[in-house]
Amino acid sequence: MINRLYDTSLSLLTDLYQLTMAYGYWKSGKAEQQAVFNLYFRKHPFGGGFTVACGLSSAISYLNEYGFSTKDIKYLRTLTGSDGQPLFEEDFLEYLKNLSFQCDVYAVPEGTVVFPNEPLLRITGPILQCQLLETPLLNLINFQTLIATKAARMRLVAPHDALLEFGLRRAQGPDGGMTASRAAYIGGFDATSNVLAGKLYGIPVKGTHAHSWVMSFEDELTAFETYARYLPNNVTLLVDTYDTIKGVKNAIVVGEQLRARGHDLGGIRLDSGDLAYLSIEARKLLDAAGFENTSIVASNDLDEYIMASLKNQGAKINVWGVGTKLVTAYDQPALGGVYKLSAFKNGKGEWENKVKLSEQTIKTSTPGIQQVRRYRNEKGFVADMIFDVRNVQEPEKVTMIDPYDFTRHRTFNANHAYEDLLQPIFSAGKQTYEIPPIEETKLRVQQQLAQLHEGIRRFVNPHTYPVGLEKNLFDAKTALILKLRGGE
Ligand SMILES: Nc1ncnc2c1ncn2[C@@H]1O[C@H](COP(=O)(O)OP(=O)(O)OP(=O)(O)O)[C@@H](O)[C@H]1O
Ligand SMILES: O=P(O)(O)OC[C@H]1O[C@H](OP(=O)(O)OP(=O)(O)O)[C@H](O)[C@@H]1O
Ligand SMILES: O=C(O)c1cccnc1
Ligand SMILES: [Mg+2]
Repeated sequence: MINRLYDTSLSLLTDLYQLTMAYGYWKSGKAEQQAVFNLYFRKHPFGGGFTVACGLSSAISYLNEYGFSTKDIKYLRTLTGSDGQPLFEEDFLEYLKNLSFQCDVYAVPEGTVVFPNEPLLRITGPILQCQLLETPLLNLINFQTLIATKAARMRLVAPHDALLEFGLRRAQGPDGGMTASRAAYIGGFDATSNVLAGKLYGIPVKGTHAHSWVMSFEDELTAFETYARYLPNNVTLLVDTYDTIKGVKNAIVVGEQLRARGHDLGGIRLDSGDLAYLSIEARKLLDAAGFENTSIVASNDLDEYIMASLKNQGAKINVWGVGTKLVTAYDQPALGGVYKLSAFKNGKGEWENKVKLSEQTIKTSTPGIQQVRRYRNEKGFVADMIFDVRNVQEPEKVTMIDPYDFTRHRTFNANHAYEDLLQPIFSAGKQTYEIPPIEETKLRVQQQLAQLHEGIRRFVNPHTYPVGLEKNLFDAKTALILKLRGGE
């Protein structure tokens, strides 16, 4: 998408420090030493109990096009250090010019519910390549995951209603708008007002009309009649420009005219005032006039909390138009996803585990080549276990340790059903994964949410879904921390 907006390759869509480190790796002969990085987050957004993974399709497109163009190299040649001399040697620029993506990538499919500290994506390959990809992979996955999660929360509040995404005008620029429309659809919205998203992603497009339409006529009734005359099969009338109750009555007059001509009044839209009270009054008027099937659309700075409150108040809204607070993730505008080195092959060709220490033990990264095993029973998901693919206990008896409290264990045996979440996406730089159709991904979100205990889905103080470290991985991590702290 943004390729076309800026008419450039996107390999420079990274932080400068990735390139200076890449240069350093190359100079020190380490550029092609194999590394493993994991992309994960530490805390659910919005104080919630779950997160919906999204953005992998964009990451796949990005990686498929990875490579430095002649123009990219030309630009890099102009960068200088504090002495005014070029930052990068010509031979390095030549190396970049010839670079082709060679990594293995594993990732959790889009639409999967995920939890703190679990890798959403794991990349293995030459450290120089993995390093350069830190910034774009986080950029692509953090935002879409955030918006898909926000949308899923709104869907939970209104499981049987229509949800329309109206955010483009308030989105964080064109790409923010486009990716938010896609992620909102995956997260549970039914349609978008964003026509380009409709065209590019195959998302249904829907809409009503604005106040300006009404204001451009002498009176509201004429505005409604004119709209209904020209678009008789797309009539949702915005009734709050002057007086909402009078607006509903005018809409009913137009509804009757539409019926006389073999059409119907699709809906009315409320965009200000007390949406509970007004929707209840509008419903009464519409029903009394025989318009039981006419929808009541509400919009105006909605979010999942206002939607839940309106539901509690008995509001008669069956279509929700949500913009600003969805596409900007208003109450938490960023997901804090990170990308950390977890293993590095030494000169002898042996993997060495790596961790980043932290004052807070929970922030200390997890080493190894990680995979996530999700256990389930007939009621749904039970727990997730992060393990190292090279060293996992036999399924007959697997012990998982709570990283927040190592005295808490859980044991699984061969009777426990499970699936491993990280799927192969790229092998030696070649895509091996087929991106599912967007409808399948959207459905997956709802299927996944249905597997979560109700307490995990609630907004206020949700239950924490159990995520642990497999015992061998826990022991390896502990031993490495002790060694690095000099406690061995
Ligand atoms: N019954 C209700 N319960 C809780 N929140 C509501 C209810 N009705 C509307 N809201 C929300 O309250 C906020 C009202 O915003 P605001 O104070 O700007 O009023 P307004 O109706 O938009 O005013 P204006 O007529 O100036 O457009 C919106 O976020 C709206 O979604
Ligand atoms: O409120 P949001 O969730 O962002 O949904 C989109 C809003 O955009 C439109 O009006 P706009 O906000 O442009 O003008 P208005 O508030 O004056 O109606 C529309 O009428 C909605 O209110
Ligand atoms: O179609 C609508 O009603 C609409 C579209 C964008 C923003 N607000 C409303
Ligand atoms: Mg507004």
